[in-house]
Amino acid sequence: MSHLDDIPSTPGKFKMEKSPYVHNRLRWHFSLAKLTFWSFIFLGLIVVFFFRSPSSNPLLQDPSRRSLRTYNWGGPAWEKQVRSSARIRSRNGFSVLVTGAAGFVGTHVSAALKRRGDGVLGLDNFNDYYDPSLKRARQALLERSGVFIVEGDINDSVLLRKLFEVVAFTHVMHLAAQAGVRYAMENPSSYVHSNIAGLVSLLEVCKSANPQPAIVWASSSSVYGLNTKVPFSERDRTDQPASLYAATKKAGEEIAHTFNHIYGLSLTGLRFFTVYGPWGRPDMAYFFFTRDILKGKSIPIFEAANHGTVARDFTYVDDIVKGCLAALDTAEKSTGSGGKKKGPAQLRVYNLGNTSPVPVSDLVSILEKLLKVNAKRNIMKLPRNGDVQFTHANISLAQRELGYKPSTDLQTGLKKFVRWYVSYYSGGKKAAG
Ligand SMILES: O=C(O)[C@H]1O[C@H](OP(=O)(O)OP(=O)(O)OC[C@H]2O[C@@H](n3ccc(=O)[nH]c3=O)[C@H](O)[C@@H]2O)[C@H](O)[C@@H](O)[C@H]1O
Repeated sequence: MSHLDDIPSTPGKFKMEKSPYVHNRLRWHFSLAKLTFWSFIFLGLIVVFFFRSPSSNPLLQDPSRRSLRTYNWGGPAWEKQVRSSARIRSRNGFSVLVTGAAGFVGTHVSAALKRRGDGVLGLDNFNDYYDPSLKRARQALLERSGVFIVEGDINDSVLLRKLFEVVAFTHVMHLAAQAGVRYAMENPSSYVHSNIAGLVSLLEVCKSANPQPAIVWASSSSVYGLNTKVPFSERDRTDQPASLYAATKKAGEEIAHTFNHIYGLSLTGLRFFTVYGPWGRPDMAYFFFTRDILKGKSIPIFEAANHGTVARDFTYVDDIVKGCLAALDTAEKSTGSGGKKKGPAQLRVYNLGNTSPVPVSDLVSILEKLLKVNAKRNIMKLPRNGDVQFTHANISLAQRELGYKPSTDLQTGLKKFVRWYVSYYSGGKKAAG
């Protein structure tokens, strides 16, 4: 007989002694209440643990989703700051939204625009791809010159639409991106998130804005990939990317073409060649070589097969800034409005390099002299993780159309970088990890 058979279908039919029944029922109710109470406590603890624990919160677990965390923005005081930062203070000045403003190039470009009287509003998600305290220090620097950085992600279209509601930006300088060639193997989705989804989200908002802004954005020398014809010209093939980073930048160029074609957005892509300088990125070789040489740690120097030289067309950040400003100055207006194309619009791509590649081992020699410390060189085979052997820009197009003329050689530029590095990290800041 199953225990279910014990339960009366019509309870009244049973004649039971009163007191034990009442007593049992009370006890049963009391236990049920206790059980319910403790179940709630237990469930509550699970919920608290889930949201607090970094290892179980999917938002914190997946680094590509770090930037989806919520930010505080909005309100009259915030809007006032946005408006004031974007206010044009010179005749014929621009009102520019700079994405990635707390980044390396973003900080330099924002400061330069502000200096000449343009209105500048920054946007940055302050992710932790590298030491966020360096981004905060750059933010503090910009704040002192009147540039406000909104904290938020380019994938947040509600925020982007709000920014365009508050300010009629004439230009967007789009520098927010997931950078770094080798990190793409560690965290591929962060590249898709920022360099593809983020770009589309931004262009979607730009195309619907009225007036539509002109957009200048950072592509990369890495789009030349396995191309062996040097120097790299904008006419050369870019269909052999060697890293996912390069592939997402190349995809960006195609996406730019689409938005230009369908919506009449004015778009200029700038292929930066290994940009370096003060306030640089700690994930780049010149930066962490400096840190490790000073610490007495050995540095891995890549060489190609058969002791082949690995070289880069290192470009100083001030030269890049001049190229960015020239691209903004020569950008024609977008032709569409409210999501509708009215006529053909400008679509451009330029190399911004230095036109003089330097072997990585020479970069190390320059650093040794500047730091007055011998490096512990660890010569290694160029890993197959996205690095290419050689980059060299042909800049004649940028020279002709933007008046771009780089003027800083590696020796001079590194001297300025080292001076900044030593003063920044001796001012109580720990060397970037
Ligand atoms: O132009 C670009 O579009 C890209 O430039 C930059 O990439 P890269 O040119 O690869 O710079 P970076 O890592 O500083 O390596 C410099 C050199 O040191 C060599 N290198 C590197 C690491 C190492 O441990 N050892 C080494 O020899 C290495 O082989 C290379 O020859 C940006 O990071 C990237 O975001 C993108 O903007």
